[in-house]
Amino acid sequence: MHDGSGRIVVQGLTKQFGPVTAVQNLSFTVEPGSVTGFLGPNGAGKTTTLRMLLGLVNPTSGTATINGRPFDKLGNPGRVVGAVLEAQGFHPKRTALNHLKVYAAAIGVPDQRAQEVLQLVGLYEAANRRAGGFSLGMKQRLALATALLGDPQVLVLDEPANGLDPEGIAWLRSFLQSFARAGRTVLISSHLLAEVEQTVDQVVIVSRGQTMYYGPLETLRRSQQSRVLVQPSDPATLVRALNEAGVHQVEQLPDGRLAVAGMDAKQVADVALKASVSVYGIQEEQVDLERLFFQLTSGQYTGAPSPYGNTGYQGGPPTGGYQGPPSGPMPQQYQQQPPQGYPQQGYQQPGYQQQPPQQQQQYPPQGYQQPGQGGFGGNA
Ligand SMILES: Nc1ncnc2c1ncn2[C@@H]1O[C@H](COP(=O)(O)OP(=O)(O)OP(=O)(O)O)[C@@H](O)[C@H]1O
Repeated sequence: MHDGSGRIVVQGLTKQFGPVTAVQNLSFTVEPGSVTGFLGPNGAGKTTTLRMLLGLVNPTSGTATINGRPFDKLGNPGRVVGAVLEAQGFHPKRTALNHLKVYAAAIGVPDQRAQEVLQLVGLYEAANRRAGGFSLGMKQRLALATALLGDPQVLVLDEPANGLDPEGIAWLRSFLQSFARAGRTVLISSHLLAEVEQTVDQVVIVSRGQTMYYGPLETLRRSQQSRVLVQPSDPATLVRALNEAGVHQVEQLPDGRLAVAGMDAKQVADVALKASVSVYGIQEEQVDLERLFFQLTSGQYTGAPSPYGNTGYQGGPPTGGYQGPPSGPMPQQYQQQPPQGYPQQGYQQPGYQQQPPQQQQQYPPQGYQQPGQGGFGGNA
């Protein structure tokens, strides 16, 4: 079942629902051994793309393949790709274990595998509880367990962090990264970059069905020109002095600071000193990915006006296909807080126990059978 590469290739994918273009000429590749985040705001076309990848919706044009084949040509697809599109649809009166046994039978794996996957997702203690009483986070874990039944090479998860508390998100991150490190492929969608930033190696950012950026997160981060944020006693005089020194990319921020591109902090301080302007604070700007994500996907968010004021970002959305990240300075006003550490007792559902840390860090865990080790039989 793992004879394929595990690579996901989306090429020129388009889906038209009547007048609505849900996905427009989307192309990207997800390599095995990595976690790829598929990011975009609500309505950007993520779910439609995943549904096309999983053979649930026919593309208007273009192709989506796994192991070089469309989903419906995978033979026993449940053994190649595990997918979660929504963590619902469990029979409320069926226990977690029984639910998994039903699905195990459907794809031809032994009952014993149901217990293994419950262990894998940290739901073992809840095996005999009815799914109807599960929290959203527990349902997410049960859905993931279902996806893992066939010991798949590829995992495709739509908004898997939805409903998970910070501890659950940390657990999911650890799990997916170890899954990928075992040479498997992970594609996860989210409408929140912050939710997956610590998890993913590369991102595909979509807006209105089009690719806005596709590549490593680190490249996106590095693409941003760094700026110096300075708090001067006399901004107008400092702006003039900077202009005279040949620096014209200076932006006045709403908080009174100046954001200066093209000089380092020491050079800006020297110019201020020569112009007899006092400096009350000076620092290099940190690149704020979340802010960049909002800008890349702007136009789809229709909520309240931005509290961040004018950002100075001038790179409009690229048109069609991969255009690389936009250039342009970013302000430092929005500080994203990544989840702090890995609290081990955070999840307090009755009868529900977190796996011990060492099990969270390894995929597969001890006793877990690799394909070809007498597991569940072969697959085309
Ligand atoms: N079956 C359908 N019929 C008509 N329009 C649809 C259908 N499915 C999706 N759409 C439209 O296609 C666009 C993309 O929707 P999609 O659900 O793929 O976005 P998404 O990025 O997954 O959003 P969300 O994060 O809210 O789930 C939306 O405008 C949506 O209304």
